[in-house]
Amino acid sequence: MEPIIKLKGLEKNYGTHKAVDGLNLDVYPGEIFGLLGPNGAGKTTTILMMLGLTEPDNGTAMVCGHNATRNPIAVKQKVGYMPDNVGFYPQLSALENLLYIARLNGLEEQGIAERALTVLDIVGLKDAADKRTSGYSRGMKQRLGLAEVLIKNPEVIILDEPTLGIDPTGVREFLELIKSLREEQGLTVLLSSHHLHHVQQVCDRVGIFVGGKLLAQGNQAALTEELFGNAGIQTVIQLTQPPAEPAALREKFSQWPNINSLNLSGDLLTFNSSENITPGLIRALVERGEDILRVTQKEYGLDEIYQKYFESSPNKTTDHERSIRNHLFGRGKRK
Ligand SMILES: Nc1ncnc2c1ncn2[C@@H]1O[C@H](COP(=O)(O)OP(=O)(O)OP(=O)(O)O)[C@@H](O)[C@H]1O
Repeated sequence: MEPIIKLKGLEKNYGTHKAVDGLNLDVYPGEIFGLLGPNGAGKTTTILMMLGLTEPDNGTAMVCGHNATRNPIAVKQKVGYMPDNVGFYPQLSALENLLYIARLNGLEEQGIAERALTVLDIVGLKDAADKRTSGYSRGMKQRLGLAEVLIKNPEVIILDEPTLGIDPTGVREFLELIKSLREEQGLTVLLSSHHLHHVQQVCDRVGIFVGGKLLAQGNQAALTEELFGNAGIQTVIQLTQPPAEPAALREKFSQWPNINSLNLSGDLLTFNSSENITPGLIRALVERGEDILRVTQKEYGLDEIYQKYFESSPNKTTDHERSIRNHLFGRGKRK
């Protein structure tokens, strides 16, 4: 299957700052793809290049078979874009706002009101169609933003931070709506977010975008594998006392092929491994005469990495990749 969005070597510089740095990405028809990354990662810049609203310094963005830079109008006809700051005329009702946008998009007058009501129904705003948008909640505004995107019957919708500022129930409902649009209308959806949980709920595949680069992409399982590689499991063993011969212990375990890193600190032994080696570790330690006080095992997930590296230090994007690799792959196992 041919990708409906194909980004190849896409690059955008603002002065000396590389906002997007050699991005390659394929999104396939009917897919929900999540561009996940902290603030400033380059998500919006990438989206603007896909829409032909910003020109890349290098590379190409092909969307629905058109080069977005050379033929932005053709792309605009097939792609609906919801920016992160949707705005409406507050004194107009939702229906009036929607009709205004429909006309701006060149929709034919005949049947336009019916189409607007259908779309408002799809996004769950039919009952509030005549209400002024000044009284709309943030969640309702997002739905209306989606209605504005849908009214022109796009093939692809691109949503920039669509869940920003919505309460948890609103987020869940909004994401369900996106999912049903894909299922019922076969839409391709690309959404950007810095909330892993939101993206995880709905996306078939996710690209983790940091410092203008795509760190990894794939479904949840593939991503965890790619990001954590062979270091997915951590086993911490506490002995009743520090080992009698720590050097010999280190020597022994450094020969185990699936141990990626080992840290000995007093009575605490920490192993990062590719597989679940906890039972074998316990056996080996007991055979060496060590007394085990406590064993804990932790399996890293995508959640873990995101919390730790993206959400806690959103401004240190350039250090993220290094941090992840150093932390997770210890002795440079990462390709
Ligand atoms: N017009 C501009 N001029 C100069 N720098 C810019 C411009 N637009 C974006 N940048 C910078 O490029 C980098 C990427 O910004 P971008 O908005 O694409 O990131 P983002 O991942 O969408 O984050 P956010 O969610 O905060 O918008 C940031 O460092 C930003 O400050």
